[in-house]
Amino acid sequence: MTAQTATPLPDTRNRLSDDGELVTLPGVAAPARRVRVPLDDRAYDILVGDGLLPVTGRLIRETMGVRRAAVVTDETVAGHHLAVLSRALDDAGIAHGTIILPPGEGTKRFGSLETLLDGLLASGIERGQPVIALGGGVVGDLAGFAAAVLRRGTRFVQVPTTLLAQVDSSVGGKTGINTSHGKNLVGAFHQPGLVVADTGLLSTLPRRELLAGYAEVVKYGAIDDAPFFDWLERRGAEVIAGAGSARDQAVARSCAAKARIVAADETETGQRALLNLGHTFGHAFEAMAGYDGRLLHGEGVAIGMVAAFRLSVRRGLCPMADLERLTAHLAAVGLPTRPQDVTGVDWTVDGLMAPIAQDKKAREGRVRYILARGIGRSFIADDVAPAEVAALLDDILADRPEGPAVPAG
Ligand SMILES: NC(=O)c1ccc[n+]([C@@H]2O[C@H](COP(=O)([O-])OP(=O)(O)OC[C@H]3O[C@@H](n4cnc5c(N)ncnc54)[C@H](O)[C@@H]3O)[C@@H](O)[C@H]2O)c1
Ligand SMILES: O=C(O)C(=O)C[C@@H](O)[C@H](O)[C@H](O)COP(=O)(O)O
Ligand SMILES: [Zn+2]
Repeated sequence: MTAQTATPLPDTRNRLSDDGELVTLPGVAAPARRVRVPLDDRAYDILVGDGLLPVTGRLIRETMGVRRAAVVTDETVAGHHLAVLSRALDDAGIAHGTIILPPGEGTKRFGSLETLLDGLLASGIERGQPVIALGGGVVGDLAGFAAAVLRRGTRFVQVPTTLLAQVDSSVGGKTGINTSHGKNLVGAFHQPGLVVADTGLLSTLPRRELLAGYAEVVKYGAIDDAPFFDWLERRGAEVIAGAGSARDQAVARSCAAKARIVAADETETGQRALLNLGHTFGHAFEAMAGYDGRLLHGEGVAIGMVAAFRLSVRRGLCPMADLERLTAHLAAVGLPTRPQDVTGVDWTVDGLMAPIAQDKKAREGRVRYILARGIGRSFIADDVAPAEVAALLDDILADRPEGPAVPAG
């Protein structure tokens, strides 16, 4: 890997500045972007660019010095991209077996974990030989958790194949599975040793999945990066279409944002909770919808961010204009913004309050929420009462528009 010597492009209105260091990789036509996650002895690189999969074996070999690995993927991804990864590993002299799981959120459960761990143990993979997760967030979260507990901790590599996984789930080391009590309630922090995000792989991703990933991109703007949100309002259509360099820039910018927050608070004792904007509500919507494809994670996050901003507005914290701007942008690209946009689920306030009560951010029985003083001005609130949330959800489910704000206190 060598640093590119070409003069960097000047910063313009349409170019993001914090979008990774440009690097030239042998065998890859266009320069890639490199984002470092600085975590002491667990530090690693995220490589973002078109055409990285064919050289992923060499990247793993150079970074980790291994000759053996186990690939975990799902049936859909295997059909599109496994052969290229397999050849890349062969070319790099990395012997490997492959475990292929069914696709979809339903796979992130205890039964699949057991099957996967059995398969990995049967393969004889050692602690120092990486589990390679080739897929979206489901494969990444499940394989990462399996690696975390296999032989009390086995190395692992993320090769994310969805927009969501490239901008979010492959970075930061949150791994885990869902249970009947809610999302990601069993898991571990376990950092990958390398993330290789080949943005060319997104050409086979269905549009609905792309949009779901885009919701997490918007999240970074809404948390603490108003200029990025502005840029997405102008260039979001290009990010989704994969036109020009906008998508690679958005992926690298998102990874840089996440890397910065994770480096400051790896295990979510404080500020990392900001990455949960929209998730306390979103996870509840997902749990109630039943993880069966009616509501994708990113769609739940889009609806959840609107709910969090709406709660902020009614507390007198956030201008109505910012709620409207967030809602308008999500809707403009085709994301749902209300639970009613999801068909076939009988939403109830009680049905949503139960998974909310299980939220991992709770302290001393009180659930914490990520609220906002505006776009790019999110913060952690400890003083939200369950009755306030239930009233909000009641209004949302009844489609009652937001009225004048009542300041909290
Ligand atoms: N660990 C984290 O920090 C983190 C962050 C965000 C989300 N998540 C988790 O990620 C999961 C959602 O991930 P996701 O949205 O990637 O869903 P996913 O993994 O289910 O992938 C979406 C679908 O797209 C298919 N697919 C994947 N790549 C493809 C490609 N290149 N071409 C064609 N089809 C492809 C998959 O087979 C699947 O059917 C949720 O469980 C969520 O909780 C975790
Ligand atoms: O990495 C984080 O931290 C996040 O919160 C990122 C989220 O997008 C992601 O969905 C994560 O899995 C949610 O974490 P959880 O702790 O609420 O389960
Ligand atoms: Zn998420």
